[in-house]
Amino acid sequence: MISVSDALDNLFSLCTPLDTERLPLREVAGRVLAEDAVAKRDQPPFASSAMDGYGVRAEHPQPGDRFTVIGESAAGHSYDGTLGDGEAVRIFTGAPVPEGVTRVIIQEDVRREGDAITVTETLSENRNIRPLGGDFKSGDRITAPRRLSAQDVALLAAMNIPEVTVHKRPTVAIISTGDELVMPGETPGPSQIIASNAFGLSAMVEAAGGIARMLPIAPDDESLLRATFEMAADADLIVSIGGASVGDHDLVGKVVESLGLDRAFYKVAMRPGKPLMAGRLGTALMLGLPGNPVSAMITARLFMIPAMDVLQGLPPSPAPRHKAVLMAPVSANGPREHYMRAIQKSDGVQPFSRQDSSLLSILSQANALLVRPPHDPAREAGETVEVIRL
Ligand SMILES: Nc1nc2c(c(=O)[nH]1)N[C@H]1C(S)=C(S)[C@@H](COP(=O)(O)OP(=O)(O)OC[C@H]3O[C@@H](n4cnc5c(N)ncnc54)[C@H](O)[C@@H]3O)O[C@H]1N2
Ligand code: MOO
Repeated sequence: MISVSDALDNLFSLCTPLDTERLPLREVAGRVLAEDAVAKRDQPPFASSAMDGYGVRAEHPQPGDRFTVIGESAAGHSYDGTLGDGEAVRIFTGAPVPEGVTRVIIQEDVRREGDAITVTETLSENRNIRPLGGDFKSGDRITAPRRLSAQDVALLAAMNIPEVTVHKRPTVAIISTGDELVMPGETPGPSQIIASNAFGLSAMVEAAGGIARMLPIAPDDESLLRATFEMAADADLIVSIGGASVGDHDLVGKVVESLGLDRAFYKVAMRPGKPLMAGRLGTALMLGLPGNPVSAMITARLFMIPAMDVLQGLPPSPAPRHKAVLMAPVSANGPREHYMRAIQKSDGVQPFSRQDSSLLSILSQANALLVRPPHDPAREAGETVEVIRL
């Protein structure tokens, strides 16, 4: 059995970033930027007012000082003259600050009578002027690779960049295997259950920037399973569920081998998820996930998502871990790395008492995986442990 980190390294070595495409801004949220985006302008493009009030020419205006209002500068409409001593312009938030203005006094701090204003309050140190280029300057960069957030898209738009180069979305073919499976909404026979895993995995794939292609359920029949894998051949990543273990009806390994799988590993020292398999199948990457629902979801979180990130051009990186305080004692761990379903709150992390890998109801309540290294000794409440957020 291979360790989780060696298995991940093997998987990463099989992943090559997908091609790139240029897309308009409206379509790039969640995509991975493939080339640096370069600002085409300064922001703000002029010194601008941070408040509604009066722009004046005076270093330290005091209560009682008077100014004559000679014009107006509004957002989109600048005042083109230059201010002299004792003069003011009516100015609004975002408006260009005219030549000669040294500060903006907020309107709450003055009294206006006709064309005259009088300072009524002791003013703060703040000049209420945003400098030209104070947010970003022409030539500033958003560097690739980077998964673009909503905030990034707003910044790109402000930089006047209407389209960017991003990596293509990986197509992920998802194959459920097993005679016992029917689709949600169908009427299962007496020994049948619902094929839940493909739905959980599709949701994960879409959330991670991929395109999920759910294939028909493959029964426990070699030639039908082979035909299903052949249907998936043009995907970037083929993910099968179930049939990965040692039972008489566990046919995935045999079938992918007959199709020419270049196997990277089979069986990982982790719990759940031991019978995990990975390799190259033609032009596609292949991950054979175990069938137990929690095992499938956790191996997808730990292997499929990082692999999809690399396909999208991000650097190889395992699921991020964080420190947390253990809130209840846990017994010693065995030889496999254990990913315990847990709830993490502000004061610490608490694993569920039931950890069977068939329990989707527990996984659904969990918001974290408590990671127990192989042979980790028993731990007391109050000790520091590592968690992966779900
Ligand atoms: N003698 C041994 N038996 C088992 C071992 C072992 O080492 N020796 N490993 C166990 C572990 S660990 C796991 S995990 C399971 C994984 O087995 P498979 O990958 O072959 O999965 P299946 O047998 O096909 O299914 C297991 C379980 O999951 C249900 N299932 C399968 N697909 C789906 C789906 N798409 N949606 C919902 N549920 C699904 C299936 O009905 C079974 O109940 O093997 C252990 N056995
Ligand atoms: O490792 Mo299996 O994945 O425990 O249920």
